[in-house]
Parts: sequence; structure tokens; C-alpha cells
Amino acid sequence: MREDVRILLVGEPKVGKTSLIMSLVSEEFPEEVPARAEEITIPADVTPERIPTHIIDYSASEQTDDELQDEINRANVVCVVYDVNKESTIKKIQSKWIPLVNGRTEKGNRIPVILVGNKSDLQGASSMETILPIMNQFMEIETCVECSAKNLKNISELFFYAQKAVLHPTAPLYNPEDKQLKPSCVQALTRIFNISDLDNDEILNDTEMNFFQKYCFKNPLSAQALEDVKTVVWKNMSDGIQDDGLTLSGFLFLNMLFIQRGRHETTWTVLRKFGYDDTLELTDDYLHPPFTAYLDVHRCIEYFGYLGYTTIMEQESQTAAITVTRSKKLDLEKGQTQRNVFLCKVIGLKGTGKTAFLQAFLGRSLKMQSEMGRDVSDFTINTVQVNSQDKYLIVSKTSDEGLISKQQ
Ligand SMILES: Nc1nc2c(ncn2[C@@H]2O[C@H](COP(=O)(O)OP(=O)(O)OP(=O)(O)O)[C@@H](O)[C@H]2O)c(=O)[nH]1
Repeated sequence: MREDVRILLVGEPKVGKTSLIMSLVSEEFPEEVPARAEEITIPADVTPERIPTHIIDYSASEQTDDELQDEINRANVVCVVYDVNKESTIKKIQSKWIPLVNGRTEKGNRIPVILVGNKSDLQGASSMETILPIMNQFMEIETCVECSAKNLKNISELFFYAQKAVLHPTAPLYNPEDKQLKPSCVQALTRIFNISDLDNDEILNDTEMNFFQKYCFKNPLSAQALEDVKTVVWKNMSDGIQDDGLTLSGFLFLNMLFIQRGRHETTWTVLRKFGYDDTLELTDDYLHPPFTAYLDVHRCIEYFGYLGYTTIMEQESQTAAITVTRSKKLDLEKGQTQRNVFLCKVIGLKGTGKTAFLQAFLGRSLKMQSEMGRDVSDFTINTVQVNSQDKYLIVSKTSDEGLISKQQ
């Protein structure tokens, strides 16, 4: 998650940008306002998403075009403010403001935009009819909100939507042009579905759905809520429910529904719980919790990450799967060990029978080995009984000529 959020307000002169900011801060409408409000920072503990938020005003009478462009480049989200009663300020959204904010940006990197229709207290009719075609034309517009700095309507909502557009962005999840989840989002959600499908029957039954729910949101769903979820899916998708459980298509549909209804934070909470960052890559912290050891523990921990070890075993990180024992030297001194896994290296010149030896450790006779071909691993592992306890022995072969000649 990011450390702070920068919200920039732009729009035609006198639409009420400064008044909106001052109304938010003082919770009353300021009769007199300066041309431009000072930058304000809202501390984390009073914002709904608990993240410090900076709000920046713009005024054409105080700033040059270069200064404006500079502020646009620094912003995480831009609120384009218009006056709901002035058609000319709405026209400028398309002809001036959106091109200025995102005209030179690549499709994938566009800054999210919120349209803000101010002065709704003076309003004759809603501006929504004029605004909807603009929203359909520019995919970076996250949402539109009508508000009034004068009677304090929807002011905190407007800043909340702006914050949400940065923290739970639509762009990585959903393509509004074809109204589909993006492939990387489908891939991530499929992995999450498979991890949550504990019995691997490709259906999330009630127990598995509640396991998933508890893992992501701390609380299980009530029996009624579970039924309601299944009913919504079943009504919209014939193959979304099977044997009274949720199929993968049903699970994907449910997430698409959250997104289409503006509840991206639900899908983002799920994705983040399962280790994804803002670009839907698994985070380094998730895949590689701090740990070092011999053999390829690094990769082993990575596999545990992909396979959802932390979720299934209800652990903080994959390192819980690994036990660190005391040093080998100490074991040898004391003549005893807590280890269950031992590594044994088999060395010998080429052709001395190392591979056959390793395979024989798995109980494979020479005849079986000749049927299998030569394409076998340089490692084998099996259990051995020591003092009537099962221990694991990893046998690895090396034909490193240098090493062997030194030891000959
Ligand atoms: N009725 C009504 N008037 C408002 C509202 N918001 C702002 N105004 C008035 O609109 C005028 C312009 O407000 P500002 O906040 O200065 O507008 P601005 O967009 O910051 O203007 P510039 O600094 O020129 O870019 C002022 O007279 C405000 O009192 C509102 O919600 N309702």
C-alpha cells in the first residue's frame, strides 16, 4: 500500500474549488475565500482509509500553466470540478481538463479522475445526463459526484471517492470497454479460488466459502448471507453454482459484480490478503519472507507462497513450515540431534554407478531404471528408520571432477 495520497482539484474559474476544500476543513461554508487554498494535509487517523492525504487547490489567477502541469504530474488523483448549472464548465471537461491531465499519458498509466459537480444547492435539473456520455468516453473517470460546498452536501464523500480511486484502483482489475475482468486479475483470482478449494473438487462449498471469508475479512458469513450470495450468482449465471457450491466462474462473476457496483475495495482486500501488490504481482515480502538456509530454501518458500501455504495452514508466513535446528557441530559434540532431515552427498567418478545408487534408494531395481531412461534427478529422498523413528535422507550425487580429484 502507498504511503500517502495527493488529491488535486482543477476546473474552470469560480466553480468553487477553494470553497470545497475550505468547507471540508472547517465544516462550514466560507463566505469569503482566497483565490487559492494553501495545501492541506489530513492526518491518517481522520481519513476513512487511514492514510495521510494532501489536498491541493489550483487557481488560474495565481498559477502558470507550467506550475499546473507540475502539480498534475505529482497528483495521484485529479478532481475535475464543474458548476452543475453552467454548461460551459461541463464542456471544458472534455475539451480542456481531461486532455491536460492525461493527454500525454500511456493508456495503462492514466491518472484516475473524479468528476465533481459543485453548487448542487442552486440546481435546476441533475447534470448526470450530460455527464454520463463523458464518463463513457474517458475510461480514467472513476466516478462522478454532485455536491454543494454551500450546504455541505457530499463533501466528505467526494474526498473519500478520490482517496479510494488511488488506493483501490479499477484499472488493474477491470476493463470498462469490454466490461470484463482483466486477464491478470482472472489469473490471480483463479489461484485464490484454487487455494480456497481445500478438497480440490473445483467447487467452494459452505465450509470453504467461510474459510475464505474468515481469512480475508476476519468474520464468517451468516447462513443467510451465504444463501444470498449463492442466489445472486445462480440468478445471473447458470454455471456459477453447482452442487450447492460456488464454481470458479461463479467466483469470478461475484468479483466482477463488486467492481461494477463500485466496491473494488472488497476485491482488493482479497487480492492483498493473498499477497498481491497494486500491479497484481505477488509481493516480494509474501514470496520471500526473510530466511536463509542450504539447498534451495528460497525457491521452496516461493512454491509454498504460490500454493497458499499461509492461508491453508493459517500461518503468518511460509517460514512457519521450516524448523531451524542447532548447528551440526553442536550435534556432533553432544552425539545427538533434533534433525529429521539429513543431506548425504554421493561422490564418485563418471560411470561408477551414482545414479543407480540414488535410484536404488527409492527401491528401483536396475531393470526398472533401464525402463525409465536416463532422465532422472540428481537428488532422491526417502525415509529411513533410526531408533524406530522416521528420518528423511536426501541423497544427492556430484561428479564435480575438481572436488573428486581433491578427495581421491
Ligand atoms: N451557491 C453556491 N455557491 C458556491 C458554492 N461553492 C462556491 N460558491 C461560490 O462560488 C464563487 C467561487 O468560489 P471559489 O471557491 O472561489 O471558486 P474557485 O473554483 O476556487 O475559483 P478560482 O480560484 O477562480 O479558480 C464564490 O462566490 C463562492 O462563494 C456552492 O456550493 N454553492
